[in-house]
Amino acid sequence: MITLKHINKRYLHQRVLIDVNMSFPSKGFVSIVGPSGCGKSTLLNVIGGIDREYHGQVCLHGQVVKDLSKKLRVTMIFQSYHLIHYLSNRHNIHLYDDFHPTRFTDYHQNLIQQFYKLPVSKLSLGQRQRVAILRALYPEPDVILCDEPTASLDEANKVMVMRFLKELSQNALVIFVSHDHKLVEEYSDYIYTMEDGEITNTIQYDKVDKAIVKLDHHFHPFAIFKLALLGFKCQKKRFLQMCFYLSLALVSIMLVFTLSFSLRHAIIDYIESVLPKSTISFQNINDIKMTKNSSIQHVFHYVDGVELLGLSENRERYMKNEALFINDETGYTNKIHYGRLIKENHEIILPYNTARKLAGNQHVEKLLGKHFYAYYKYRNLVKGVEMKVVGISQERLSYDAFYQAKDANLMHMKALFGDQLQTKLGILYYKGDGKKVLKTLQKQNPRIQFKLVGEKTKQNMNKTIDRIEFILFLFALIAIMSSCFIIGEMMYLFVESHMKDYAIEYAYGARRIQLFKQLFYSIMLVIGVSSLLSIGALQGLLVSMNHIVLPKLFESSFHVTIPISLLVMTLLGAIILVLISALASFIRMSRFNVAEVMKQ
Ligand SMILES: Nc1ncnc2c1ncn2[C@@H]1O[C@H](COP(=O)(O)OP(=O)(O)OP(=O)(O)O)[C@@H](O)[C@H]1O
Repeated sequence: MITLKHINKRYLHQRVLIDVNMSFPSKGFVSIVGPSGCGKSTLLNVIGGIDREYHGQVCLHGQVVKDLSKKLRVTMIFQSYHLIHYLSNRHNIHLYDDFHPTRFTDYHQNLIQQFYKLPVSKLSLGQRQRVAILRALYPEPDVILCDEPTASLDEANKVMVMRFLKELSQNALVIFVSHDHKLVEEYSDYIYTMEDGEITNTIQYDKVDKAIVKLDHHFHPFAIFKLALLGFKCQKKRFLQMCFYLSLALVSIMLVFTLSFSLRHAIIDYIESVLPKSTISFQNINDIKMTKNSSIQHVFHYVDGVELLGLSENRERYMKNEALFINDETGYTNKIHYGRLIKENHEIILPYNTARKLAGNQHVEKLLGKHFYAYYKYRNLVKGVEMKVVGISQERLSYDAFYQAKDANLMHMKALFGDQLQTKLGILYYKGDGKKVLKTLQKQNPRIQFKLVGEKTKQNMNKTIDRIEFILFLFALIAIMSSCFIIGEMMYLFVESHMKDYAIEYAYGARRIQLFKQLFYSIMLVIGVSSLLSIGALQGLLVSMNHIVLPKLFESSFHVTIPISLLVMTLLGAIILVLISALASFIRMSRFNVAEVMKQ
């Protein structure tokens, strides 16, 4: 038994329901009849739980319930059908399924057999009302609330609907609202009359009621996702516009990051190619013996006052134009491409780029076994020492060099200019983490000064790029913020245009949280499609940049790549920003008045 106790409702100064007291049995055909504007629809909305802004109590078997549809299966049939036009007829009928776990059998499908496949917009008024009635019947409801469902139907359809409802009232409670006294008297078991917001009669029932059935509310994530997807079906243009704006913003921000990331790497690679890799310089003024350390691969000593002038084939004398200038910071290599590793002090290995220059038109391999002269200058003396090329290594340095055996340069210089030569400065090649090796060396040799080569330059470079990146990021942020603003605005309009559909879903058991989920999925759909579009566009842009633009602008092999971590961070950032920009839509959804929206 459903009872209404002292129900009052007002719209501003107008009292629409005035101390309404009434009761309904568990089954049967109960009508509420009264003139237009007396408050019948408002009362039905209060019973159905889609209008909760009232004073008084709705009770079920004596217990106060705020929303009857949480305790019983309640469905509604409206005067203006309220079908969701982008859903198929079948989906409209089965709408209840999207928000509840129980599935029902479609007993009355034959009623819409002829127009089952037609879209809602192509149906006649009578056909629409038939679909709306089937939607209300499908979940085998306990209560069917009918708000003048026959008002816009012709006589034949009217009779068909009324007979149908009458048949249903054998097993369920049909509350039928109308201003048509004749129609109501023909079909109703009980009739309430209403005038200016007041019920003017009382009814006594003597039948036993059935017990409360506990209803199960449940999430169907995929069903709700499908609704979100279908919601865009009728708003393709708006959906594509939103995706386009967001993709544009994403591409611009990712492009900024990708370019600065690639530039940073190109610059650091260049610095590393100019400076010997993994090297620590040291100054050993007091000629102290350095403690042995397994991380040190090779030590190179500079000799005070001695300068390496170059490498020449001329054994007689040094001719500047015949000699290839060689960098003195000779390291060591074991990446042999041709030939073998060094065994003797007078043997050398040439890095590939230096070998290329010395070989001229010949193949670099032809240099193996060839003799060159390394010319050194000390004060005014220039002397050469004979070297034999035994290997060509893989290194492609941006300077010319040769690799010698450990301390071989010192031996050669002392042999050329005498033992009085002193070595204070040098560099050592290490393996492993530079900072750790530096710390250990400083600990082991406190009287020798050590410094990581190129570290300061790299740090300064990183700082400068960080600043440039920050400025670029600010510009890109403006792009993404303005896109988010547009998307927020469009999303709001999208929600606004779907308000009625959300209200219908609510009337068919969707809870607000499920509607929020639906909105969230709609936003995620926009983000998902935009992300795919932007990644595709960015990939295309980068491919054309790497293959067409950059080779023309730069001689070196500078090319841009998308770092995955950056991609993930940008997309996460976009999700957060878009969700923030859609906040207004969520607020709109949290505040919408279902009953009012249904009236529009
Ligand atoms: N959202 C609203 N804001 C202000 N007044 C409203 C609102 N909704 C309804 N009303 C007023 O409340 C009164 C009752 O409206 P209601 O729709 O319940 O009447 P009704 O009996 O169902 O009428 P009808 O048979 O024509 O549908 C009317 O005077 C109407 O103008």
